[in-house]
Amino acid sequence: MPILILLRHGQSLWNADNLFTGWVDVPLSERGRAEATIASCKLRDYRVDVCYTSLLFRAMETAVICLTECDDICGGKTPIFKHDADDPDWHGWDRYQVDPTKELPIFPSSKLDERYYGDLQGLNKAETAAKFGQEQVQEWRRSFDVRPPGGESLEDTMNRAVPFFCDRILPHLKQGDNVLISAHGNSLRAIIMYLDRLAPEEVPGLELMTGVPIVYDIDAQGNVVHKQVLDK
Ligand SMILES: O=C(O)[C@@H](CO)OP(=O)(O)O
Repeated sequence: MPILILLRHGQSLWNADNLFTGWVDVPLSERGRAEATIASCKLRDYRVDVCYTSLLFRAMETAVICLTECDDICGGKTPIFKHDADDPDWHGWDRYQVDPTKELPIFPSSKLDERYYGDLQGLNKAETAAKFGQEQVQEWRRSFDVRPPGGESLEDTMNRAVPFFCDRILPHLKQGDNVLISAHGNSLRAIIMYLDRLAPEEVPGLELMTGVPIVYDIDAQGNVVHKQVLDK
């Protein structure tokens, strides 16, 4: 049965500084790279056939570390970025003679980017809570349909991430391929809402740790059969 691995990127430099990040393209911290390496070790008994990432570097960096630190995950294939996941008829500059048995495609897409945090990007989360109140900031961060000032709600994020998941990623699983998605707290939260059939009121309690893989078994109809969080 095919598996789907969801991996929130490792700690970024702005996670470490407790800053709202959103679409700001901040790289991993040293700890974040270590978390991605640990994720790679935890996944050594799995095989990945295709990988999707957001367009943000912290997710791509996490994917590369995860796929290359423990070579077994790729089953001897070379991970290669395919730079236009949104265009199914990609005829780009990186065309070459493809032997599909030798390569593991990585498709980056902005549809998997973190939620856009608008005016909050770059602000310290604790200072913002002190200024606007803990409750208001928690509502901006964890409610389903409330937008932070100038930014996206989780619902907005879901409206781009879940159709992409259904149109582009689910077909791989239905044809038996194992898939890794390296993305973000909120884009993955949206996909988990869809997979776990969570109601909006169940979402505030859903927290994803950086660098911790979540492994789903998916049946031929695309339904979840089993879910395991590799947090040990
Ligand atoms: O700052 C962000 O982009 C996200 C993830 O780090 O924060 P939050 O946990 O508030 O969704």
